[in-house]
Amino acid sequence: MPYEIPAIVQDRVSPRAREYLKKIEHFVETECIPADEVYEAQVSKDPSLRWKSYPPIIDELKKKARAQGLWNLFLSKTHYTQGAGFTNLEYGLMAEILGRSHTGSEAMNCSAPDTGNMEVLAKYGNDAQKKEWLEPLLDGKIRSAFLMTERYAASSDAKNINMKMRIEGDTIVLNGTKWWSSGACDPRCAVYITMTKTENNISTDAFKQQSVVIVPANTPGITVLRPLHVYGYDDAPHGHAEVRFVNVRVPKSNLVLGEGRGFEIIQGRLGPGRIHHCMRSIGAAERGLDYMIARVNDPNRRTFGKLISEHGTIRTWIAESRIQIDSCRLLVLNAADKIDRIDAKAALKEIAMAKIVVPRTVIDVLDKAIQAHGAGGICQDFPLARMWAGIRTLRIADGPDEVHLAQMGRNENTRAAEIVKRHEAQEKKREELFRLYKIEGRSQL
Ligand SMILES: Cc1cc2nc3c(=O)[nH]c(=O)nc-3n(C[C@H](O)[C@H](O)[C@H](O)COP(=O)(O)OP(=O)(O)OC[C@H]3O[C@@H](n4cnc5c(N)ncnc54)[C@H](O)[C@@H]3O)c2cc1C
Repeated sequence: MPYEIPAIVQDRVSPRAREYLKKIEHFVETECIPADEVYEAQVSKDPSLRWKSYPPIIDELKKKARAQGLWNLFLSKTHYTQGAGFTNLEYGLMAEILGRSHTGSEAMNCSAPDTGNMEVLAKYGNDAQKKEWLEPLLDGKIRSAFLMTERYAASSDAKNINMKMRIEGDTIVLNGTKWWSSGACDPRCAVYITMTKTENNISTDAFKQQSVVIVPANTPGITVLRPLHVYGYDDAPHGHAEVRFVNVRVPKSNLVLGEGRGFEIIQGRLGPGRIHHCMRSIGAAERGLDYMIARVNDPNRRTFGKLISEHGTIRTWIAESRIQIDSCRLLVLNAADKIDRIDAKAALKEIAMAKIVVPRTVIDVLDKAIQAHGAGGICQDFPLARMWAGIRTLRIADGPDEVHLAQMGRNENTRAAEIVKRHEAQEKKREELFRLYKIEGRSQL
């Protein structure tokens, strides 16, 4: 069934984006999904090569995708000039289709963390930084990592980030340990966008003590200590690295935007990226639902005299999954639309809602799909367990749910004074109406 654009955003999707959606869907369904298992099989099993090579099929996919113009679709035309010319909303629809496949995003140079890093460089980098790092990233020649989280700091509060940055003349010296640096194990990863804490000129403003520095991955003093596992998956060749910096020296010109501007940059970085994660997750949920429907209708797997799909509980799971997926999609597209119409800062609430609701909901859809497969759903014969593991991490990655909920709760709570005032005015009016119509007694609001 071809991808159906939700009715409420029909008039916000250009004819060109519609054309691309068709092309992307065709490419993902006919090239990427069949290549997913080949990719897995081509990841080297030899421990000495596992992090030194990458599956050759990805280069073939990239070549084919690029030849069809399916490249750098993510940089929205509302805020950038370097992308393929789509809005965040249009790319959101595309990201959903990419999310059906493990290789889809990378094939079209749209995978995290490169997308967020390219946004940082495009938005905040100077001309020299763009030339040196943005151009090869846009070209898909190198990959990158984003190094913020630290092993020894509770990093959901970014004020705790503690990698020491000392400026000595024209040089920046960095010391500290990062972890969960996604992509830093990949042999193609050439650059780290690194969040640091300044040692000179410390501002009294806690939000002006951090800086973002561009660090070439091959700088002396850097050691990739180990890949971390996600529920047992090492996600090779991409990986999530623990990285140690000992007296790492880079030119001062590698500072992005300026000393103490780190918060500004990371806040600008995370908005659209969260939308991309959400939409890819929805694509994974759709794939999970497809798997569930196919499995429960398998005529060879009847139980108690019926197809599994003929049991009422299973029909309910299918219906619930459809409702969950479709409602999540609307939430994310609403956030994407607000980013397009204003910017990511204005859409903070909508982005946070999507970031909280979508992974939880998609986990639930995938869990039902796994359950409907019986023991098969848990094992490597289906992509469901792996998808579940990946999406479960989104409740922590880019900031845990609790932090977003705390912020949303705090903002929502600021409405208290206005609500009380409005209620008092309504009560006053109600009392007047009671007197006018001579109604006895009064009900409490
Ligand atoms: C698969 C994966 C990929 C990742 N990729 C990257 C990457 O590429 N680059 C990078 O820099 N980081 C990355 N991360 C790290 C991620 O961003 C951090 O793990 C996250 O920000 C939380 O930081 P922390 O682990 O230090 O948790 P902590 O800060 O120690 O928090 C622990 C827990 O405390 C609770 N908590 C915290 N604050 C509050 C609050 N206000 N109210 C209630 N409870 C609270 C939450 O339950 C939270 O999970 C990745 C993580 C995963 C799992």
